[in-house]
Amino acid sequence: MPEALPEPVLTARAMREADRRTIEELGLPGRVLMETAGRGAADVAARMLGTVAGRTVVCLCGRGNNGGDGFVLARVLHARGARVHVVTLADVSAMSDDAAANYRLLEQLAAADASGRLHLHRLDALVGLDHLPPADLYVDALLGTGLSSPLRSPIRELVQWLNERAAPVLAIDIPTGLDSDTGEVLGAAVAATRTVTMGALKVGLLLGEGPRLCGAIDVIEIGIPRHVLEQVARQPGCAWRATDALIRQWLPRRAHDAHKYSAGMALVVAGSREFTGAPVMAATAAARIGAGYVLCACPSDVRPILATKLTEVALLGLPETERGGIDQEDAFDVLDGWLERARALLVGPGLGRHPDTQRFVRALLERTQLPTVIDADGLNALVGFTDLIREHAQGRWILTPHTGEFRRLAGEVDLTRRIEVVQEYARAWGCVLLLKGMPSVVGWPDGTVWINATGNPALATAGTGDVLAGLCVGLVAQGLPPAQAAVCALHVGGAAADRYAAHYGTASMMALDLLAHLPVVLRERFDR
Ligand SMILES: NC(=O)C1=CN([C@@H]2O[C@H](COP(=O)(O)OP(=O)(O)OC[C@H]3O[C@@H](n4cnc5c(N)ncnc54)[C@H](O)[C@@H]3O)[C@@H](O)[C@H]2O)[C@@H](O)CC1
Ligand SMILES: Nc1ncnc2c1ncn2[C@@H]1O[C@H](COP(=O)(O)OP(=O)(O)O)[C@@H](O)[C@H]1O
Ligand SMILES: [K+]
Repeated sequence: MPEALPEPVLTARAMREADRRTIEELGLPGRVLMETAGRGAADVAARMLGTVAGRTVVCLCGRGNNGGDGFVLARVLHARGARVHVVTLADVSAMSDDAAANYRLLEQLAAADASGRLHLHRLDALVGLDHLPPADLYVDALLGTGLSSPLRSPIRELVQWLNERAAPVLAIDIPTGLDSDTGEVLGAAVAATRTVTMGALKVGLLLGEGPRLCGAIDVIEIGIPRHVLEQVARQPGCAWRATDALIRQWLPRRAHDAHKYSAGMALVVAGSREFTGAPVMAATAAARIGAGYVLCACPSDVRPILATKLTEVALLGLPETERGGIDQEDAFDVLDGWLERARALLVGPGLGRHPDTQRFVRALLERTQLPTVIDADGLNALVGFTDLIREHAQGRWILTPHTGEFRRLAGEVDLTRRIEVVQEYARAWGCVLLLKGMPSVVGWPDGTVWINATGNPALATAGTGDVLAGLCVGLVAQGLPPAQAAVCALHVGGAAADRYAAHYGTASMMALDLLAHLPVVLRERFDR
């Protein structure tokens, strides 16, 4: 089976280092990289146009190498018959060497070409924009990874002008004004129909405003070797994105001679008087993703309620203190045998925050060696006890906080640097840290970080976190290491949400709908 490869997601610094090493160590000239980048971008532009001959393209080009990519694209589309208007803000003397060389090529062409299909416009401030003909496609080659501060004039006004055009916009490498490391808008930013990015995905395309501003993304392979990309991807702030092929490779397969125990037993400790839905969603998700035997342990007086809602999931009642929390010692009498037989544990959904219950949760986590998913009120029981994570996680735990739960655990953190933050805490706590959000991000204890590739706003509905926790424990119960289980659960859960949204939109989904769509998604997309 060919080794499926994850996609590197790089910071501007890592990308520049990859460029530099390819040019200086491998000896591939920057000019060749730019030619390849520009030609790749021209192919994307041609696909957007449908036909090229006779169509009008307006290219806005900056003075750096992003502009250089734009000059190459302009030359290629002109060669294929388009009517091309190239707009520059800087004099050629202020351009980078590779950009200037490509600009001079265009000057030669414009002088030699009698067809009148190539026009170079040197823009002073914004005078002259109105003389441009309406275009079938606009190309944003103003700024790329070189953006270093909020947009200055006249680029800022040019971006606003561009956003008022009716025709589609193709952004080169990254929409101008978008910070390629954080996805923040620096002053103003291009709202692109499509973004063609060079060499590898940039972090800023996937975080913050990136998904909204970059439209569909094409990654152009421009000659930077995979091993160089993999090496620079180890720099802080960089991440990976899973592909369907990789997830297909990781997902467990049910053995032909499986029985319900060998297919993996998941023990879910969840539920309380206040929350009788969370355990249902979590336990059902564990069974639906393929665990052979799911057991749900809940406070005794909740058990009759869950029994009416769960059929395939077996139930265990946990004794309670007279104060209403779970009684630690008596609970272990009930649980110990099952903790020996289960292959994975999930603690938290809907457990509530009763002090007795929180003491029980901490004791349980110290007591078991099982790979464990800790979600919701399981996480709340660890607030102020993060030393317990450091001592016991040992790479066997998956923590699945949303932003609020994470802030309660870790204190005030700057989540505009969510990649670095997740990297830092996963490493410090020695656990798999799945920080939910848009997008969700998974940190491994070794510092590897994953950005989720699937999912959509349909997931913004109560209970999807419980389902996600159930998917995690269901995969671990089938033998998948916690690190891969967290990435797979996110990818597959998001894929189910994507299939739902494709059929029914993003407003009507409820958490259990995810599980209704999971079997088809497992079959169609993941060959299970
Ligand atoms: N080495 C190469 O030949 C390659 C370069 N590539 C392209 O080159 C780009 C990076 O090129 P550069 O490093 O030259 O940087 P850019 O072309 O992104 O822009 C840098 C220029 O913009 C100016 N600038 C920065 N912040 C500004 C602001 N807030 N307002 C106005 N002007 C601002 C800077 O003074 C600098 O001169 C990538 O995005 C990519 O498109 C890729 O094609 C890979 C190959
Ligand atoms: N707009 C969105 N786009 C993609 N995923 C989202 C969005 N909003 C929420 N999610 C996902 O939905 C889940 C919500 O989890 P959580 O907040 O714990 O919900 P609950 O606690 O109600 O189950 C997370 O996996 C989160 O990443
Ligand atoms: K750009």
